[in-house]
Amino acid sequence: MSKDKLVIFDTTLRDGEQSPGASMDKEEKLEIAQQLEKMKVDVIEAGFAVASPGDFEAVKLVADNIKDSTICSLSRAVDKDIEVAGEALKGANSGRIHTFIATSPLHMKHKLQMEPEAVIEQAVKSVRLARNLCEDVEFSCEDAGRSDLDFMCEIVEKVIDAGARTINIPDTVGYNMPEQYANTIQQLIERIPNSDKAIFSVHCHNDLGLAVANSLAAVQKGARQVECTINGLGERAGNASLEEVIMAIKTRPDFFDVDVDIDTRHIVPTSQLVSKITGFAVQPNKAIVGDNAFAHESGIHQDGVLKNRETYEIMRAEDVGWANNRMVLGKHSGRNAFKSHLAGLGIQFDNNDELKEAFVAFKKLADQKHDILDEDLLSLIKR
Ligand SMILES: CC(=O)SCCNC(=O)CCNC(=O)[C@H](O)C(C)(C)COP(=O)(O)OP(=O)(O)OC[C@H]1O[C@@H](n2cnc3c(N)ncnc32)[C@H](O)[C@@H]1OP(=O)(O)O
Ligand SMILES: CC(C)C(=O)C(=O)O
Repeated sequence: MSKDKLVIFDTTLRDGEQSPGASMDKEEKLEIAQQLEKMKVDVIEAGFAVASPGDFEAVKLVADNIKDSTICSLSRAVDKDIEVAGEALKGANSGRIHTFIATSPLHMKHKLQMEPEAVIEQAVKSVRLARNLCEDVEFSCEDAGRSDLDFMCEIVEKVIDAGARTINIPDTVGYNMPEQYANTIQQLIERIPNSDKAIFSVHCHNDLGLAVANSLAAVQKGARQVECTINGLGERAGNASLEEVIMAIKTRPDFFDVDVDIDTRHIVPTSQLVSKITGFAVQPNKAIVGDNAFAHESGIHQDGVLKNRETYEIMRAEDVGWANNRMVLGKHSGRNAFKSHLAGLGIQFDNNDELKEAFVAFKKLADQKHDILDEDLLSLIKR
């Protein structure tokens, strides 16, 4: 039986850009969008067109130039925002207006200072206006993670009737636990009478380090779009990381009944491009795209990987765009990796005693020096 498609919605250029210090100009956004298009990302949220003249130009430039992915602009549930988004997206092959309004009691009372009934009215009016400008409209219940379920059922049913075809349920402040969030998605899909007319989407923040876990738990309960960012960039502690979501789905086809169209070989180059443009370094131990994600320094692991990579690797480095996995020699390394590394440098040992002697000298050096370079090894062997 063929699996459902999971829509990958990348918001590096919108929510990712909301990381303090990560602003991008229009050429930088286009360069990243081109890389996302190569990766076959389904939807690229290029910005928030009304935010500034520069962001309007950026959304427009991306919409005019990217032809294989849907291009999206965010807008509040405000006429002007929606009209400006529609204008910026005019040149898109496939454009989407994404409009949102907060639905939690806290946000409605203190931030919007609106009664719940007025929020519903505003949402419906906004979706209708967006549909007049664009076929493809997404609606988000901001702070859904702290919203009342009955209220969300009511507003979502009405915005689907008004023409929204993607319903996004963001855990805006990263407050939810995986089981709880997945249950919300399941309940919405089961209880809303017209839920079959829309794709349910998730958008999770990482304030408690649960953005990817929450997104994946929701996919198990019927979500069919995940909003995510390269390197997990995003407001505060960031969004669900695109590379982690995708590789979880790809690595565990036995667990997930969805598949993605992504060309995973572009993941690492895209991560490096985003890091270079934003100036946000990727931590070495970051899953998939960190420098150490496919590196081994411990002797027992190196020995296992030399015999069969699957002993310590659940994915292939090459499948996500690394040239290869890496063996790093250090104080935890063993004889097998040492010998194999030196063989790669053209050095063979005549007998076991020679190997043993060189290995003892290497361990002494490794106790003193953090990074062992090939030059260190060559001078050690010479001595
Ligand atoms: C969870 C998220 O990531 S939401 C997206 C967050 N991203 C951004 O805010 C980046 C872009 N934002 C901006 O450039 C600006 O905030 C703008 C252009 C949207 C608005 O700027 P301003 O008009 O100066 O308003 P300001 O930002 O000070 O306040 C927001 C106003 O929008 C209202 N508002 C907030 N969200 C919504 C919404 N979804 N729908 C309607 N109104 C909303 C607020 O209640 C507030 O209204 P008030 O001015 O009557 O008090
Ligand atoms: C506007 C929505 C999609 C959002 O970014 C959030 O709630 O975090």
